[in-house]
Amino acid sequence: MANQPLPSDKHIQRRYLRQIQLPGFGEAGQQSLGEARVLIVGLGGLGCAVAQYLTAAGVGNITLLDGDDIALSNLQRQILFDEASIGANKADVAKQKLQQLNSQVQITAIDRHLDLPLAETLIASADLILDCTDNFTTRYLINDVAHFYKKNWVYASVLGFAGQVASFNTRLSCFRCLYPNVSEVPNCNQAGVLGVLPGIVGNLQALMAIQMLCCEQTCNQLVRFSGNDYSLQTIGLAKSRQCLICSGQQEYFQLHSHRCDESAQPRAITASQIKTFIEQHPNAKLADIRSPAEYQEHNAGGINIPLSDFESWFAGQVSQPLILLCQTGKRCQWLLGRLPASSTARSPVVYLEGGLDALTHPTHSLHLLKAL
Ligand SMILES: Nc1ncnc2c1ncn2[C@@H]1O[C@H](COP(=O)(O)OP(=O)(O)OP(=O)(O)O)[C@@H](O)[C@H]1O
Repeated sequence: MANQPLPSDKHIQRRYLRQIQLPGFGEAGQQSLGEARVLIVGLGGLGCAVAQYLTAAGVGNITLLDGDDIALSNLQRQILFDEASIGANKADVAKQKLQQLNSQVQITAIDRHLDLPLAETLIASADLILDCTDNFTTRYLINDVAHFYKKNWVYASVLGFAGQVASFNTRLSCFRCLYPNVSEVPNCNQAGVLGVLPGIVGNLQALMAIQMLCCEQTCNQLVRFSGNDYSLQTIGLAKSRQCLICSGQQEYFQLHSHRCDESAQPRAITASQIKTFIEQHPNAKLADIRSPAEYQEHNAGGINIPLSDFESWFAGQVSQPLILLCQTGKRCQWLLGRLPASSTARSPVVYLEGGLDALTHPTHSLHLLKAL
C-alpha cells in the first residue's frame, strides 16, 4: 500500500462520520484508532468477523497471523473466504479481501502460527492483541508475553451455542487469574458450532477492542453470551494472588520453553567473576539480550541482540566467547538451555547470574562490561 495517496482530513471525516459524531468518540477516538497497531491471531470464525470490523472502523495498522489453509468446512462461518479461496492461506486471503474494504489500512499477512519467538516480536510491537484462535496453548502464550510487554489483549472463544469475550489490561489481571490451568477443551472441529455464533462473539470482541483503543477503562471484563436464551452476563475480573504470572512466580520464557534442551547445563558467572573471565578470554563479547527499549533505557555496553533474534544471530557467528546479559539472568538461563551443546563447546558462552540487577553495586564490574 506504499503508493496509496494519504487520505485528506476531509476524506477521513466523511468516511468515519457516523462514528465520529458519537458523543464520547469524536475525532479523538478516530485518531486513536488510526494510530493503533493491532495484531489478530487466528483468521477463523472469530478472526474473520473481528478483522472486518476493525478494518472498516479505520484501525491504522493490522497484522493478520494464521498458518492454516482454507477448507470447505470453514466457509459456513469464516465469512472473508469463498469457494475460490479453498486451499489458500487464511491470512493472505483475508488481507486481499480487507484491503478492498479499506485501502488506507496498513495490513500485513503472516502465513504462520504463533510460537514463542514470533510472539515476542509481534506482541512487543503491537498496541493491542486479539486472540481469535481455538486453543489454550496459544491463549496462555499470548497472555504471558503480553503481560511481560505490558500489552492489552482481548480473548474470545465459542463453543456450541455459547461464547465469551474478555479484555485484559495485564497490569490489573490476566488470563491465568481467570483460568489458572485449563488443558484443551473441544474445539469447533470436535464440538460443532452454529456459523452465526463466532460472528456475534467476534463482533463483541471487535467492540471491546475499539473501546480499549479509545478508552482503557473498559478493560478486565468478561462477557458471556448464550445463544440459547440470548442473555449476556458481564463479570469484572480481578488479580488472583495464586496467579503464576501476576505473582511473579514464573515468567513467560520459563512457561513456554518446550524446546528447552534439559541436558544442556546453563553456565553462570557472578559479578565478581567477570574480571577473571575477561582475563581468560580477552576477545570475549558482551551480548545484551533484552528488548531494544530496555537496552536504550539503561545498559552496560556490548551489543543488543534481543532474545527473539538471538538464535538466528548466533547461528551466523564465528565461535567467540560470549557473556550474555539480561535484567535478572532468567532470560539468559532459559536461552542457554536452548542452545545446542555443540555450539558452545569450542568457545564458552556464559551469562551473568542476577543480570543487570546484580551489577548495581559492584560498579567495577559494570565498568569492565562497558569496556567489552
Ligand atoms: N497459534 C496460532 N497462531 C495463529 N493462528 C492460530 C493458532 N492456533 C490456531 N489458529 C487459527 O485459529 C483459527 C481458529 O478458527 P476456528 O475456530 O473457526 O476453526 P478452524 O480451525 O478454522 O476450523 P475447524 O475447527 O473446523 O477445523 C484457525 O484458522 C487456526 O488456524
